[in-house]
Amino acid sequence: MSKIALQADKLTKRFGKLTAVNELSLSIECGAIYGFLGPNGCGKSTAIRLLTGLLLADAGEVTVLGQPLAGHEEALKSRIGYMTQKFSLYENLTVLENLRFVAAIYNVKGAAATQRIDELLQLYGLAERTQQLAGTMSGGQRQRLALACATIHQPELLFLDEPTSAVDPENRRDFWERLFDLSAAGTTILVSTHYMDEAERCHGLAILEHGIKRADGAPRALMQAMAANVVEISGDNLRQLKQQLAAVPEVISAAQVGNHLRVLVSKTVADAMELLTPICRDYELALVRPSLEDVFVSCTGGRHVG
Ligand SMILES: Nc1ncnc2c1ncn2[C@@H]1O[C@H](COP(=O)(O)OP(=O)(O)OP(=O)(O)O)[C@@H](O)[C@H]1O
Repeated sequence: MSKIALQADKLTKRFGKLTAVNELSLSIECGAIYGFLGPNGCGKSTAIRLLTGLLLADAGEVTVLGQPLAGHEEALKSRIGYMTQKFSLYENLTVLENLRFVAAIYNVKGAAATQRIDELLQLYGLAERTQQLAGTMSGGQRQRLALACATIHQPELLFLDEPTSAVDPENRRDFWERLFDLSAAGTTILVSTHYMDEAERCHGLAILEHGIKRADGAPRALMQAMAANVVEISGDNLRQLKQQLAAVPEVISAAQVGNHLRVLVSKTVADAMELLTPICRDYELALVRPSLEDVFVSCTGGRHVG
């Protein structure tokens, strides 16, 4: 049986009247890349901060690398890496100074520090930029430096909070290749994102909404188990048809994608095509395979897209 790197049981955090994380439970296998997918404000960053021990939970328990997090935060710090949303680089320090500073924080010293820094400079394509100020680097370069800093002490468990929101698609792709390298070497990764294509790359993922976990599983399994059928409708006057469909109680969502409408029909309806055909007489209908975005829309009740 695979070992579990991170486990949470009914983790809850309130800020005044707001419950930012609501009874979140999860279990992540060693070496897996696990995603938090959800819109802004759904509690991804708060959950990550709770799981790293940076924020104290109001209720619930976390087990990190086989140890309870409570009371072991300091000991676990050396086994965890955390890359924050804003990358937390020192803009007025050079690439090398940033790496040396973080090495010192994690107690990586002397020849071991020099060797590790050299290795990371090569690995993340920063060897030519050691004297450049972090504040003057491009988004992709900053991201790579932030990843180098977060992994300087070779953590077993790595938390990445929306690491690709400030970079272009090519850098995102490249970054994910690096994450798979780390995963192949045994690092467990928890990464938050609001991009569907990124979430789809994860081995497992949780869909969060208002601090509540709405779904959890491998992306493919989530697509297969979805509680809705997906129908694509093409023809003229799609905006008007969309209004009509919005009034049908079994229609969870209808959103335009290019020149067709993508319609999610609850599986409480035995035959989605039979339901829609009389409403869409002059249109072409096709039952299609669900995407992760459909899963997201279906388990958040269509409240975030459409
Ligand atoms: N220290 C705090 N005090 C009060 N409210 C907070 C605090 N931290 C977070 N929140 C609130 O908790 C909710 C969840 O925030 P969080 O930053 O975890 O969401 P997120 O999913 O990471 O969003 P984003 O993608 O925008 O970073 C938000 O409504 C936020 O305003």
